[in-house]
Amino acid sequence: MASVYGFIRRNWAIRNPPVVPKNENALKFGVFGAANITQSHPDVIVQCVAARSEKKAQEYAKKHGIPEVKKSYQDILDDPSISCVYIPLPNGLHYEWALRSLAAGKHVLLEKPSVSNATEAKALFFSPLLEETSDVTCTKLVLLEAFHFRFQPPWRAFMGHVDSENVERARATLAAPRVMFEKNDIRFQYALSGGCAMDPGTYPVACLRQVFGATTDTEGVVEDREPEECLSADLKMFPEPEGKTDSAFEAKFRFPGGGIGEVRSNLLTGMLEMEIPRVEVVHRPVVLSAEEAAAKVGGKKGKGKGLGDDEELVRTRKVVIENYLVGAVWHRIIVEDDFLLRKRGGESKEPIRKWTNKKVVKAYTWEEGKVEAMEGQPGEAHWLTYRHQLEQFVNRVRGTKGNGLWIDAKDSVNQSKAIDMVYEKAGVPLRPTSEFQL
Ligand SMILES: NC(=O)C1=CN([C@@H]2O[C@H](COP(=O)(O)OP(=O)(O)OC[C@H]3O[C@@H](n4cnc5c(N)ncnc54)[C@H](OP(=O)(O)O)[C@@H]3O)[C@@H](O)[C@H]2O)C=CC1
Ligand SMILES: O=C1OC[C@@H](O)[C@H](O)[C@H]1O
Repeated sequence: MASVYGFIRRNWAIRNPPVVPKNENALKFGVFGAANITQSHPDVIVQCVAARSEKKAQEYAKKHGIPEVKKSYQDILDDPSISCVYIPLPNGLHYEWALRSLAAGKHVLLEKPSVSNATEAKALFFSPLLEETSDVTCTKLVLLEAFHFRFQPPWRAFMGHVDSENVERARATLAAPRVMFEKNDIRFQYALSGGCAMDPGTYPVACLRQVFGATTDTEGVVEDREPEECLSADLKMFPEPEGKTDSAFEAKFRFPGGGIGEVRSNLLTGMLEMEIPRVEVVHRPVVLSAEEAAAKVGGKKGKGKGLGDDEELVRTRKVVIENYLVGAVWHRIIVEDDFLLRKRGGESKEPIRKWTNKKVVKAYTWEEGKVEAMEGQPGEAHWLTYRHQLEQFVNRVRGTKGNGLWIDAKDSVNQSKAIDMVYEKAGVPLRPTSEFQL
């Protein structure tokens, strides 16, 4: 019952977020196009918007309480009081407008996927413009690919149960409902860098990269376990004239150490076929250390008989997260450990005892999810992924420490490379590279 009450209370607050008083000198954001952005950060004011149609921009500004309407995207960039821009344009325009924005000295929150392909990603994320400083905030320019789901407690709690080095196989999915899109949606257009692998499909690919230990989120990157090869890519294509655009796909990657990751995504899912965004991770059997084993079977310090000198405890873990995309609405993390107590000496030895422990974890807040090193970090149960992401974006822009979660240049370039691998394997052209030059 308590969880039903929690669900209602949280979702009510998500739909009716508290109005937060703004800080003096809050960062002023400009938005390109009539898109949604959360206004719930005390240090963020959405100051202006521009759309191709001024009328549309006026209506949008009125609806969202945005004080100014600019005549064009460029007018936003020409306003020296604007320090940050949010770019939710079609994918094919991200490269140009992100570069223009950085050149105008703005910090950039850039919608996913960052750009059309890895060539653009390298040029953008390693642009010398990122060495420049904002005149308003006096901090180095910030560019973030808006993979919002990675900033929320449920994702981090899930990752806390994943042992990247020992992942044997993983499967990630995201289905987008067909009813969400108009007939000529930007996602269906090759010229705008549309496609399933460029839209909902970017998420499960990003999930797999995280699970297998690709570029880490936290400061002090440890190791990059990026996909080595795309083993298979089955794409379903739109009919002509959009025959180069995928409407659904399934792909399989091999990661360092031989782990296999599979993704499945569909842009045109019927309502009856809809499924919850999900990641499932199966680990290799791992022999636990003496301390870890003692925590399970007792021993000198714990209850129970303990581990004999000639025994070892093997754990095979499966972890699942359901609704990794917007966990604040609802999510579930299932951790299932199969234990095998056996004589030392490996698989050939007879099992002494076998059992399974299963638990369901919730992480609406850092504390509830017991997310390591995050206790006391800002966050409310009703904060959407976007709000968590904005928190860290603002920290970077302000030059304040934050909780360490981030998506850096190398990470975004590698994400683009992984998407390119899918198209290359399928024998489909990569999304077109922009001809824009500053
Ligand atoms: N983080 C998230 O949860 C989500 C992220 N996205 C990402 O945001 C981006 C935009 O997606 P979405 O908001 O659904 O797209 P929409 O088609 O709803 O919006 C695209 C925006 O770009 C402007 N635009 C500028 N040039 C063009 C053009 N040539 N054709 C079409 N539109 C143009 C539009 O017009 P105007 O200037 O007239 O306003 C509009 O505001 C994508 O990169 C997508 O992947 C999308 C949905 C959710
Ligand atoms: O970012 C997104 O999130 C959800 C998807 O269904 C959508 O197509 C995409 O743009």
